[in-house]
Amino acid sequence: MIKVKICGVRTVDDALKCVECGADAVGMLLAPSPRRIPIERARDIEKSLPPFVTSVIVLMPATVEEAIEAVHEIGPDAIQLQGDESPEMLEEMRREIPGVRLIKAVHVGSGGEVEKARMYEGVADAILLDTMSPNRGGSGKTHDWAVSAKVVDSIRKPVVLAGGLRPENVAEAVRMVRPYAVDVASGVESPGLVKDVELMREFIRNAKEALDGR
Ligand SMILES: O=C(O)c1ccccc1NCC(=O)[C@H](O)[C@H](O)COP(=O)(O)O
Repeated sequence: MIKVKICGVRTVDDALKCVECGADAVGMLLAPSPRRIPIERARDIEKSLPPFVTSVIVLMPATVEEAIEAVHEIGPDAIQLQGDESPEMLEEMRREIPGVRLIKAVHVGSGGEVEKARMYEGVADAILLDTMSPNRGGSGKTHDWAVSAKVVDSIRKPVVLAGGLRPENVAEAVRMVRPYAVDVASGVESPGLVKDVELMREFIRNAKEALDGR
């Protein structure tokens, strides 16, 4: 069954709401974003999660050391790399922080997405396809899902679909792209960047039931 990651979680309270609604993974922003939180808060959120819910920190590290430090301070299950990290940086992270899963974001909208995803196929545990935007994420905008579907068909790693997903469009996106997982930030928030229980329940239900009977 498709997995759901809720990203941009800013408080322990919101993290527990995600768990209650059935999220498989919770993402915390340490990269520049209105959803960015301090390291200490990310550690508290990580510690609040029960077994079998994956903690993910989202980074755009300038150096491998920056990523290693964040991992040592927070203890996440996975790192999502949302910037211009090279395959060599990911290789070094694999050596230095073994056991921490690496999710590499590839932005859709600038061309060459299949080639970019292939570049990271050997060093990332999953590829996340997000919409190209000035902030590199959290845009609330969808992209051309035909491109994402092509990436899914072209690589042998799990693909996470992100970018502008909402309760109303997630089922269609899943049916068209057939990703391993979907990821959402703004589409399940009420004003103030607070995660909304009703929107999360609807989003998770629609994502997980999208392929029923197909
Ligand atoms: O969410 C952000 O504010 C953000 C900013 C900069 C880099 C990454 C960011 N989010 C990472 C995610 O995994 C989001 O869920 C993804 O970008 C989709 O966001 P949205 O379009 O709002 O659902």
